Amino acid sequence: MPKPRVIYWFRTDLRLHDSPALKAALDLKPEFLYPIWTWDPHYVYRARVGVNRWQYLLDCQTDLSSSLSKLNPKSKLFVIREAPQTLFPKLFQAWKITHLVFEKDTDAYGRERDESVMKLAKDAGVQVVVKVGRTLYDPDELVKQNKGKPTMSISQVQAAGKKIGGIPRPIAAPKKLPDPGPVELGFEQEMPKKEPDVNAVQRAGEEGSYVALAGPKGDFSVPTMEELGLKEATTKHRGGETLALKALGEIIANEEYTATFEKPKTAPTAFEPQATTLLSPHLHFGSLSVREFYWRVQDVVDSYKGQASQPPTSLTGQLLFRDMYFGAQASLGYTFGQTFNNPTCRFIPWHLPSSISPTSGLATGSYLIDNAASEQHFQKWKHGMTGFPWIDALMRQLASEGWIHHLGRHAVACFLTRGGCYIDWERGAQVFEEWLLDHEAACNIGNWQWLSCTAFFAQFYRCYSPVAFPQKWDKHGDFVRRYVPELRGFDQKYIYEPWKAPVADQKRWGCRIVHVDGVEAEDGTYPKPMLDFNKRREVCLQGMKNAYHVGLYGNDPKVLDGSWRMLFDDGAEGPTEGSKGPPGAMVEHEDADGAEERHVPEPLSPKKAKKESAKSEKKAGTMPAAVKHKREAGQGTLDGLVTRKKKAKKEDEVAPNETHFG
Ligand SMILES: Cc1cc2nc3c(=O)[nH]c(=O)nc-3n(C[C@H](O)[C@H](O)[C@H](O)COP(=O)(O)OP(=O)(O)OC[C@H]3O[C@@H](n4cnc5c(N)ncnc54)[C@H](O)[C@@H]3O)c2cc1C
Repeated sequence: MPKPRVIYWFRTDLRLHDSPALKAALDLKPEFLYPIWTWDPHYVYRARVGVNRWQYLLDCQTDLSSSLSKLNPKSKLFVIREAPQTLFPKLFQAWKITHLVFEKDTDAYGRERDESVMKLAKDAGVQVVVKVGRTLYDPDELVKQNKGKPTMSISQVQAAGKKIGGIPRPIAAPKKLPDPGPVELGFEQEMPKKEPDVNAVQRAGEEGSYVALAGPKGDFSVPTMEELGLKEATTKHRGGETLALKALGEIIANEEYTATFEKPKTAPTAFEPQATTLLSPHLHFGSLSVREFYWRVQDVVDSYKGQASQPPTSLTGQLLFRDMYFGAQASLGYTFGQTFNNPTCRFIPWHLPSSISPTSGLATGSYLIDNAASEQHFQKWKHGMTGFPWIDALMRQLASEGWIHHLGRHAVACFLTRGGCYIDWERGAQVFEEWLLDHEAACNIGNWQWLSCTAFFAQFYRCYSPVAFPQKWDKHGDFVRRYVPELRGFDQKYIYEPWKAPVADQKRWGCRIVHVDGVEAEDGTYPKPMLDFNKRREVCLQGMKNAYHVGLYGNDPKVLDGSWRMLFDDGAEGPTEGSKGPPGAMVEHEDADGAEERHVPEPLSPKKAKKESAKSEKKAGTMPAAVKHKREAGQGTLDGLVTRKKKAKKEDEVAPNETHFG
């Protein structure tokens, strides 16, 4: 019997340690082992990837390639520049492949891609081996053990996990590697479709991903940023398995920190060093195994003499949150990433709603500008020019470094959605998708739903103040001074509210607080706040109460056919927040034929939706829905809402451990 010729396809697992899939490939005792990476146009043109994440990916690939070569000087990471869906049939033939091995990917696109590659392999008589290694539990197994439902809470993950069994211990990295076989390709490269290209903004030069199958030098090497035409990265955070294991080692060496870690007690304002592990980008690229992380921490906890922290606030608890979002995504696929047709996501008539394709029923990536002021708010939020130093510092940290602390993410996400701008969470998730180093579709989408109180979390009356919240952690405002250097000279009394500083002091401290129209301010100035936060908080709160009362979920027929609008606008007093302006994108979707083509999951019955809404309102301590919904004069209009005297509960009253560990 000829020995197997194996392709090991690296994707979400840029490491050698604890890789069940790599072990499975080596267990085949191959004659040849080809470690490859396919340069997939989906990520080059269709998924939003900022320069910092590109750099991080190249770091991981370079480090991995050098580790492979250390085990076998003839081996390395062979980067092949073509879409996997067109490349594999040719590659199977050219290299006489018998087996294809890879780590399981449950992301919506990853699943679709792998299904087509597995079919191509079957047609070519190539055996496929797939192993779980990206999460603590197989997300599909989690769903299965959660009665076939998405995992929406940590306790569901824990219960389903118990049924699955223990989390396996990590596997050691291999000590040697088989040779790769001959690497002649001898076939034509199929060029990908470049349009639409959402990443054009990331490039300064000519995009050179597909100059040749084996790269410009024909040696399958990892591309450089210049070769890809990308602008220079700005982050100080660098990727690769070597750095990941070093960082984990340093964390584990600090026994007290590891064993007593409590997420709500970590400061979002800490930088250099940050207060949490910053291992998320390593987990995203698989340069760190999540089981390695879990067990190294658990071993410290088990041997710790003092009082160790417990999930959900402990370090292992954080990893369970990660699995929870993977379980939610695995069950819903693409629909998880949007409100439209999503049975677990509450429908809120946000501003700037996503456009939906009438044929696929999926968000197109563009959105409807239903309100010019909201678009202005969104741009100012994105570019760190809101006039609220705490929000701006965080958004600038995100843009330049690609990482912000979890509670910082809470603050900016709450501000954009239910606690300030009333803008669709999908807009914020897109910005995070572009800029985060650790962008993980499941975690990003899930956390945005959590923060916007559309799924996972419902206490919408708890809202973050951009002034009081950071003050608790950083009175002097060092974090703001670092990321909003215009305000460096301000007295700490005004650091979170610079517009309140006397003009003479502003001049003395070298920065005037002025009205700024766009997203750029003149030197020596910083914007006035773009909105009255206290008023907007009240507007948002009323909008949320109303939406919760109406109680629609994304898959409600009224959301699908656009008639939701009737429920948010009673005609007599005018529309409520979020339902003004021209018909939203979701209304444009209304199309009977398209609806028939789509698979529409069972919507919640009106009775169940009402019960759910009443339950969350009871929890939230709001008025009974029937009373609340009765419109008092002017209550339905924006102005009416603003002038109502009822005071919103202030965010700074939130006990951190009640809400922040998510
Ligand atoms: C709006 C929003 C968007 C987010 N987007 C992402 C994302 O795209 N990718 C991502 O990995 N995390 C995301 N998170 C979750 C969380 O903020 C980051 O995982 C965390 O801040 C990463 O820093 P760390 O590695 O220091 O975390 P630590 O506190 O040290 O936690 C250890 C690990 O646990 C996991 N983890 C911790 N908190 C969460 C959480 N709430 N959800 C899921 N996993 C968690 C991460 O893998 C993290 O590396 C998001 C949170 C919010 C509020």
